Amino acid sequence: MNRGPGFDQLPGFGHLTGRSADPADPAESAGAAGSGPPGSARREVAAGAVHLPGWLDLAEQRRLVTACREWATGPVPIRHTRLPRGGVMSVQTVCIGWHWQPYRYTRTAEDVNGCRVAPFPEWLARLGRRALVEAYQDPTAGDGYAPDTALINFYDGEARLGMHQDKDERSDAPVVSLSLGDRCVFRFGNTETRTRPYTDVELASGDLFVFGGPSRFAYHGVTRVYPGTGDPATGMAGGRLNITMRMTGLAG
Ligand SMILES: O=C(O)CCC(=O)C(=O)O
Ligand SMILES: [Fe+2]
Repeated sequence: MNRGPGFDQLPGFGHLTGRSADPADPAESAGAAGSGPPGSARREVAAGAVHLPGWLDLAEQRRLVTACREWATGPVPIRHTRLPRGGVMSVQTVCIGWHWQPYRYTRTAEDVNGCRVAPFPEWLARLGRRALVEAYQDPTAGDGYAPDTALINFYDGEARLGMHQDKDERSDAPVVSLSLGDRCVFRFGNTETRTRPYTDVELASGDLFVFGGPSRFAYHGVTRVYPGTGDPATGMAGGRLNITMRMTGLAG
């Protein structure tokens, strides 16, 4: 059925390295986020598109990896999404809150196993609000932000994500993106075309990238992943995870 293996079977992501992490609640973590590693700095890549390197501390990263591993097992398992014209995405994806399949959101995953996806947890919504406050350096930026879906993508060393817009949401609220594991090249473009002008941004484990406002519907993609560049202390021995939280604007 072209369904990808669960994360447990993926090389490098099958086991937590070191001691196992606590139950997932990064929002409750005491660690001070936002400072990033020495030399890193907040960067506004385009109007409304902000990169905060090293935003998540190691404990938060470990907890998110643990949560992603659980979501990958079900009730709807992670899989390579099938495209309407017969192609299969190289990335593997699992969704929470709402299930995305090209090109709509539903509560149940009719293209996988018909089950309802796992709920979107409140701790993740809180993390999303904190992300907006810190990315936009505005204490009110998270007010009213109620993300209700997240797409969790797993990239092996060969996986790529072509230039696309996140436009199946009926809301123009920002997208909050968190990266874990191997580094990648994230290409952030413009709202008009899949091509130039764009900016290539290297995203590393713990990085936050927010795109909202004039950049909310900009084309973006992942052009390459650098295998073996993640820190096994995150709990990932290989591969890259990306979590994008969104507001669908859907009811029900
Ligand atoms: O993996 C990433 O950094 C981007 C993911 C993305 O664009 C998506 O899931 O729509
Ligand atoms: Fe996207």
